[in-house]
Amino acid sequence: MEDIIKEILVSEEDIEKKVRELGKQITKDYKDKNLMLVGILKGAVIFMAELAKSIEMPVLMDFMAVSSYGKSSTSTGVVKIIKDLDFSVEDKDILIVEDIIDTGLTLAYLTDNLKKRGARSVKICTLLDKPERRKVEVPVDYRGFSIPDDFVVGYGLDYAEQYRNLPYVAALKEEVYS
Ligand SMILES: O=P(O)(O)OC[C@H]1O[C@H](OP(=O)(O)OP(=O)(O)O)[C@H](O)[C@@H]1O
Ligand code: HPA
Repeated sequence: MEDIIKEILVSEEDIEKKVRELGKQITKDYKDKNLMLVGILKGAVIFMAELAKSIEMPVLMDFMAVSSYGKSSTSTGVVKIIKDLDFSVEDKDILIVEDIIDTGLTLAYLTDNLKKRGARSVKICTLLDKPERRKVEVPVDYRGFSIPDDFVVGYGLDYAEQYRNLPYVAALKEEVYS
């Protein structure tokens, strides 16, 4: 595995600590609300599972899948729903859970889409943020870590569907994806 990794950007220990902090904050902020976590497949699965365990109140959990980057490491800007929610968002306080915000195109579309369907509120929680890559502004309500503009894998994030199961976040060597 080491042969493809340039550098570990966020250690397993730092992620675990941050996830617990985020869970505590979300528990406080959503005390009297009707919280529904919406995880964006597939990248958010590991973060969503760990985050949900740190939220000390009842939550609904649902998932969406949207069009992806495929094997390329750059965004096309096209967002299409491939798998929709099972639950209605009406009168729910939605917290979208993402592994990473890059251009912001996915979340700009999803936030707007869920608001139009009648969600009471829509907020965003992302493990990673790459602010240098932003094309559209999106309000990030809960952020784990800001990272530089490196292609990263691990903790849910893939390169060509591999490396999602690494317990840390690492930058890939450029020769792997260029
Ligand atoms: O801010 P953006 O530029 O829109 O990029 C962020 C999106 O890209 C990644 O998903 P990806 O399409 O790689 O799918 P995956 O989660 O199945 O790996 C990530 O999980 C976000 O959904
Ligand atoms: O750096 C990344 N790695 C994996 N998937 C991604 N989707 C957006 N940025 C990334």
